[in-house]
Amino acid sequence: MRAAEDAAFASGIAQDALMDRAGLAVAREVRRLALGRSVLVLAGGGNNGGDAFVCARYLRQWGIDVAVAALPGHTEGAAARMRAAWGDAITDLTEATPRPVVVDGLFGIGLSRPLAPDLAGQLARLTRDTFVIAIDLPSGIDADAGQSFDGAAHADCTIALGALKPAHVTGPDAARMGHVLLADLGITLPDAARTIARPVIAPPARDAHKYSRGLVTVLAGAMPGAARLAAHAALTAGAGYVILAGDDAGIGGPDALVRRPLDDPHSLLADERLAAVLVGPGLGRGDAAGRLIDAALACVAPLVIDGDAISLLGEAGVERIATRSAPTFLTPHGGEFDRMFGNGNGNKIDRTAQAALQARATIVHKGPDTVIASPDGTVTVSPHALSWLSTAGTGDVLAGILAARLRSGGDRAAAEAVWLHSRAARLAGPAFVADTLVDHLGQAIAECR
Ligand SMILES: NC(=O)C1=CN([C@@H]2O[C@H](COP(=O)(O)OP(=O)(O)OC[C@H]3O[C@@H](n4cnc5c(N)ncnc54)[C@H](OP(=O)(O)O)[C@@H]3O)[C@@H](O)[C@H]2O)[C@H](O)CC1
Ligand SMILES: [K+]
Repeated sequence: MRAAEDAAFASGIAQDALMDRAGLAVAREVRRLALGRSVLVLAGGGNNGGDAFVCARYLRQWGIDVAVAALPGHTEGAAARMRAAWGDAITDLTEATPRPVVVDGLFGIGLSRPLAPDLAGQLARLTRDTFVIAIDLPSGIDADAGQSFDGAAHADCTIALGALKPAHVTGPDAARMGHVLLADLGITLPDAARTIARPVIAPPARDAHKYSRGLVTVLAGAMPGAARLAAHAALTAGAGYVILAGDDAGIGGPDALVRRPLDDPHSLLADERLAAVLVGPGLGRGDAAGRLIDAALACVAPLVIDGDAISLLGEAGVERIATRSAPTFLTPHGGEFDRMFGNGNGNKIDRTAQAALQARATIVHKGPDTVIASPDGTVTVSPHALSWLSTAGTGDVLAGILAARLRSGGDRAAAEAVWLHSRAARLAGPAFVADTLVDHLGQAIAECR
């Protein structure tokens, strides 16, 4: 955002004009959401406060009952000019009284440390039992989602200015934003992470057959139910032919699943028609699991590695994955990700992007804020997974969908899979069994026209 702002200024956009756009965008939303109620605008000393003064000025101009409370201290530049243009009463924050609608313009992306306890207390006093609209971010949040500070504000609605920042979509503070609206400031943004959108999925070609649709082989292990679930999901998500390979995999599941023994995994995976191999769901962590992983890594088909396989491969697996010739996809949850890539610094977006480069693999880093990063540098965030998805088996379903989408989805397969999975959960929810997700995949795909 800083780079985009600098580029905008260099191209001739004046800082006051940009701040006017920001404050006006906020004021419009405040007018809409306030529904005639009186408004208290909180203004900090930086540019977030500058936006707040612009917002207050427009609200006054539109006849809305608005008061401003500011932090003591010196203000300069555009923010000082906006404060002067307000030209009306300004209460000290400590003396302000709450109003039904509070606009939080204390700090945005310039926050550099946690709020002092006194200030956090004042903010809590003024925002308790009121409708809070945050300018850019609720104050006290690290915009880069690198860390989470005590005493940060919350909002019912957050108006992100120019672009979503990492904290809007990832990390624990994403839950403090309320409803996030994005205000376009009309400035050019650099290539950056994107949020997920509904994919377009074409029906199979007229002359499609089971192999052109994609042959997927799922390797079963110690807990064959998980592999069966993944295989069922793969069948439902569009694969043409799904083989469930494993010694005791032959119980239950749809009849369309083809069962094969796993006595010779290398020759099973040598089939040139393979669109994808999936290893990991319910694999277990014994010697047999290690041998299956070896066979899977050695095969020349695109490979999805999930669950136990990620944990078993651990840190040493990164290099092994990076040297594969065919594309590899990893679907770790947070714990599995840390086991393979360590739990280093930085937000989930940066850590996942880094890991994708290291492993030369596409990584679907699961959670309430799933981050998909590809080795070509593309990053997509799926910010609002349904929390009902947090049950055993839902990850197996995702891995199966991904394996099925690889043939027709190509580079988009991971984003398609995450979207379909999340949509199926909404259609199934609340409180579903992972198996039920599979029943809603058809409807989710139908929406992808
Ligand atoms: N750049 C532009 O023209 C536009 C920016 N927009 C808006 O501006 C903010 C970012 O503004 P910025 O001035 O960079 O930062 P903030 O207003 O968020 O805060 C900076 C001031 O706050 C002080 N600070 C930081 N942390 C704390 C803290 N914990 N307690 C008290 N004070 C704090 C900081 O002082 P330092 O001591 O750290 O130097 C600054 O004084 C962005 O979010 C947008 O809202 C517009 O969108 C467009 C124009
Ligand atoms: K704010």
